[in-house]
Amino acid sequence: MTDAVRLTAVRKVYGRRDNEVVALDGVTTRFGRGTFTAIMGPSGSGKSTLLQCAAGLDQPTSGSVLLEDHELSEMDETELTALRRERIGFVFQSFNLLPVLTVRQNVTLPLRLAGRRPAAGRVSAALDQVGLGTRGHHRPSELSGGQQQRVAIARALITDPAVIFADEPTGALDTRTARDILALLQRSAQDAGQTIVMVTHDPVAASYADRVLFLADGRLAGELRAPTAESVAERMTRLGAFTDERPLSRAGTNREGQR
Ligand SMILES: Nc1ncnc2c1ncn2[C@@H]1O[C@H](COP(=O)(O)OP(=O)(O)OP(=O)(O)O)[C@@H](O)[C@H]1O
Repeated sequence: MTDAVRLTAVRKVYGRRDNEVVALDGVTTRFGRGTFTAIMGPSGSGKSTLLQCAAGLDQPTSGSVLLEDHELSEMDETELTALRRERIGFVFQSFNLLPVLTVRQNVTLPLRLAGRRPAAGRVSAALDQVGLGTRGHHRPSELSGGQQQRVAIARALITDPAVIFADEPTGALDTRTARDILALLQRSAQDAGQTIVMVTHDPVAASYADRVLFLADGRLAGELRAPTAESVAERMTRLGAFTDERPLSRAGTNREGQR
């Protein structure tokens, strides 16, 4: 299997001397094309930093990030901006849609920013793919949270990116809507061959992925293939992640929601 993204010995140190924080401490991993990976770990374990470095939003202190055949450390900011626009899709917890634009305009924005015109039918196909074929002329404020996240996913898919990075994509959604969004991401990987990397705190969300990578103190702390919510929650408990009440209660209330 070819890789969409490959990280080799990625190290990220924030701050200097006395207040150095080692956020990533030599992470080596790969994300194969068409795979759906969840990244989990206790708070502060380096999940966001890993996502930022893999997406070219932050520079590792050392190590290599290869996105398709682009070595990110060798690219300048202009090249990185173009690469992010063309080859990477982003989905955030807070949707990040532009309120003054219609659904269709939001979805085509990455192409327009890249100076490309959407091919005929491409936008409608992307909206159909996320189940919003009839809502193209609405504004985001006229849609539910789950529908807004579907627009964000259509926007991420529109450039046919090498990889979609999703940061807590279901964090602002109720359990049922969250499941629909996760199933949509899962189908995008399984049926359409889209590569997806998702940071989450939620074992149920992680159970939709093909593989879960665990981080602890900036290092890989194992992985699970064909995860279930129970196996993920058990691994997270062993990593000492569920010592504050929020993830524990979410894992507990969602437990019946696993596949
Ligand atoms: N800009 C920064 N400056 C200094 N330290 C930082 C910065 N960003 C992150 N860190 C530190 O790096 C470590 C890893 O942070 P990161 O946000 O990647 O963790 P995380 O696993 O995503 O956490 P959470 O689950 O709480 O969002 C933490 O100790 C954090 O305080």
